[in-house]
Amino acid sequence: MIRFENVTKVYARGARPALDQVSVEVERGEFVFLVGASGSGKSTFLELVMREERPTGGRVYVAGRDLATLSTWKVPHLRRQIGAVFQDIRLLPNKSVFENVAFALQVIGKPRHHIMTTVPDVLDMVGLAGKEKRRPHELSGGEQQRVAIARAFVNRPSILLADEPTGNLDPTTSLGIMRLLDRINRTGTTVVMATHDDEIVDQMRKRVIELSAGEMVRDQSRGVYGSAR
Ligand SMILES: Nc1ncnc2c1ncn2[C@@H]1O[C@H](COP(=O)(O)OP(=O)(O)OP(=O)(O)O)[C@@H](O)[C@H]1O
Repeated sequence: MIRFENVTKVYARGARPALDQVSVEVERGEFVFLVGASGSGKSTFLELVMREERPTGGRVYVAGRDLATLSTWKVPHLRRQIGAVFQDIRLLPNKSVFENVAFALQVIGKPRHHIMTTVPDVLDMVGLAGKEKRRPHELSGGEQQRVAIARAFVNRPSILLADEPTGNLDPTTSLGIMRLLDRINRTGTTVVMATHDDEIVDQMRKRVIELSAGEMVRDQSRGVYGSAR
């Protein structure tokens, strides 16, 4: 589903690489934690998958496509297959929960009847049934993140990328969010989650890929957060 072949990313001439010769493959349906210190290259990794950034060297393949040869007009099609969730939740503040999720379908031209049946289903799945009419400020942080996940998943993408989705949440709320991402993963969606949350990584025991100063230093199945353990 995602393949990096000797991928290097250098942002500024002369700067040290944000990613340095990274080769890794993520299979369809996997759940992967991307860990590493601040600045180790995790967000860069995710941006390359979405083709928000392009590599300086090497090749990135996503859903069978070589992103180097993907024409610009096909990038929106690629991004429809990728849901993204961030630490800063980025909801539309003046729209309701329902409208925030519906908007993701409207912008890709889905018909109204599809939206009216799909949005309630996904809100139910993320545990927000009954809260459709609320505005983001009327929700807790965990509930807001559930809206963001619903929005990312409503289009049933093959890949869900999450950049520190539990970064601002307390441990109990974070665990709820993780259970939800796990459920989404079990529907067949490939999940790649960048995180600093050691408790979550240690509890979930999924594949762990560790970056250090842009280099991949560990790839461990049923892994833990810290390499020393
Ligand atoms: N747009 C950019 N322009 C220049 N340098 C950048 C850019 N984005 C990231 N970098 C640099 O690339 C390196 C990797 O950054 P990246 O954001 O990928 O790390 P990260 O592991 O996601 O960090 P964090 O955990 O703090 O989010 C850092 O040295 C960073 O300063």
